[in-house]
Amino acid sequence: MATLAPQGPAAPAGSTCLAVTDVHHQYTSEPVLRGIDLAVAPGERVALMGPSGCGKSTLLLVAAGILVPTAGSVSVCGELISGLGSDERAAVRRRRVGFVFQFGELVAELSLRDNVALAAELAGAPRREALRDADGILDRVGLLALGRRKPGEVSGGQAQRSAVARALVHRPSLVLADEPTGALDRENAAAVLDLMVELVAERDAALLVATHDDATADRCDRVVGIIDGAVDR
Ligand SMILES: Nc1ncnc2c1ncn2[C@@H]1O[C@H](COP(=O)(O)OP(=O)(O)OP(=O)(O)O)[C@@H](O)[C@H]1O
Repeated sequence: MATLAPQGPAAPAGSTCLAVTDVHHQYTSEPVLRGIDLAVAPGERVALMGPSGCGKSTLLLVAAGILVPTAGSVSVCGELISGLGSDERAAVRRRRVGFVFQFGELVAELSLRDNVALAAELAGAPRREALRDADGILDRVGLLALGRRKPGEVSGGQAQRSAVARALVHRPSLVLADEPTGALDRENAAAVLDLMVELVAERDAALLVATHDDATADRCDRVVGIIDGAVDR
């Protein structure tokens, strides 16, 4: 467990950027999430930690509206997404949420620039503005010169920096990250973590990050432990 970030599942006072209330989920007959309550305040950084298979990725997918929980509710920026259909959930997600996956999950056929611009366009920016914003954030993560390359033509660290740029380009209120440095060596992991935390702070986003890495948890305001699909109290 991290040493610097305080522990605790308690919901912070004030408005919430993400509110997960009594969420249950199961893919099969086996319960995976068992009554999760979690609130993340605007601008707050929260680390989700717990053993492999405890449900961290599932909780992030539920928070993003990619999965609909079997029971319970999820609100993002005050919008109750768990009650919406898939198109409406996608619309909220594209506007409000950025997602960093462990293995980047960039679109292989598109250049880094187009990957990043696509996220801005899906959030509503016209093409010209999306490209301008993509160039701006690629410059910020040190990749402007490589913008025309495809994900398969750059290093793992560069691809993950692009994935961070893609998650932040549209200035989301909430960034969800699933072991964003888990596939990188120590040096690249530190660089990606620094960029992600800096960009999240610069853009006043909240961050919910699933991690096994103490260095990541130490950059958060609070750690929420998950054990066997429930918050560790
Ligand atoms: N699509 C799926 N279908 C069936 N079971 C699944 C599916 N996805 C995940 N699970 C199961 O749900 C449980 C929780 O998985 P999840 O990926 O959320 O855990 P995790 O805490 O993120 O693990 P890790 O730290 O290893 O990434 C596991 O038992 C897993 O096998």
